[in-house]
Amino acid sequence: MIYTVTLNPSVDYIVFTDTIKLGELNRAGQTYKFAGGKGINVSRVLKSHGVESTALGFTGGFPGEFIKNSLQEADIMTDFIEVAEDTRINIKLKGASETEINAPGPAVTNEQTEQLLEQIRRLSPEDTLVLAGSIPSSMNADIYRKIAQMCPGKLVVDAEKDLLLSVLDSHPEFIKPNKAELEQIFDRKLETVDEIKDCARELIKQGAKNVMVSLGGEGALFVSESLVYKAEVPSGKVVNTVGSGDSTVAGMIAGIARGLSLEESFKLAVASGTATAFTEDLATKEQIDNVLSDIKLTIV
Ligand SMILES: Nc1ncnc2c1ncn2[C@@H]1O[C@H](COP(=O)(O)OP(=O)(O)O)[C@@H](O)[C@H]1O
Ligand SMILES: O=P(O)(O)OC[C@H]1O[C@](O)(COP(=O)(O)O)[C@@H](O)[C@@H]1O
Repeated sequence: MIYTVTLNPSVDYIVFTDTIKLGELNRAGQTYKFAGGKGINVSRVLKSHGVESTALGFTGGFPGEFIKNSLQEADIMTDFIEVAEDTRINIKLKGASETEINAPGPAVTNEQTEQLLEQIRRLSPEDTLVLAGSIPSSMNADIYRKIAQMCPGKLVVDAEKDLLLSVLDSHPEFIKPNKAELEQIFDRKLETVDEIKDCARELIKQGAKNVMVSLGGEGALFVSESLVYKAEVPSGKVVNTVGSGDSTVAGMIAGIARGLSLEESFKLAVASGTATAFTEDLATKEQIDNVLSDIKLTIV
């Protein structure tokens, strides 16, 4: 079984508006509410690929209920731990550019954390664990390291700087920083493919088995110890990139789960990310299939 862990889920409130003027009344056009948070998005896109997973993490209050109901409607298994405070609501403003405001998240007690660790202890070597997203500010920063060390099966991680670095010695199958996150880790601007590749290889030296670097509209790189694939994406109308990175992670896992080659899995990963960027919500299987043949891979 694939388990996704979202320690800090969110309801994503997507607001489309023509203009945003700070300090003034703005009227929204279309608005959407989606169950979000990185692991939850991975579970949702895995489902579109026909791959089952169970979503774990903490949910609370009415946004927590919304998330549980949304996942139940999508026929996705969940085993969330209830917390007293509300799950966060993250604001995604879609004007001429995309602006995001991600909230810190609810308090999680030591007892609730222990309950989650108990769930991780029950995993088997055949299971895959996807650890993704930020942690609520009340949680100890070593939680990712703890979970990673307990994980008996395959591990996939998508998180920022210190959380990501803390799991490398548990040898994740792959990690997925975006370019900005890689720049933050190495504290420098990365201009060329070679520079990105070198940084990815450094993370491999530190323990990651593979590194997938997503580059937004520039596509993505898949870096292993012995090869580097670069994917180029088609141009299209970008509607909402929220969840694109999570869709990329899900596509890769779905490809591996379906027994596809590394190359085909990476293609599916990038198609999943791109198809999500081109739609309001996360991409459907049909939308992913529509862009798949337009993803161009080269060995660099
Ligand atoms: N403007 C875009 N045009 C086409 N594809 C995009 C665009 N933005 C994102 N994507 C797709 O989504 C993937 C993940 O996007 P990225 O922004 O790098 O990740 P994250 O959401 O983690 O920051 C990219 O590798 C690409 O496939
Ligand atoms: O846990 P974080 O880092 O605050 O990120 C949470 C946000 O990221 C998302 O998972 C989207 O992530 P990506 O755009 O990177 O795929 C949203 O659903 C959510 O609001």
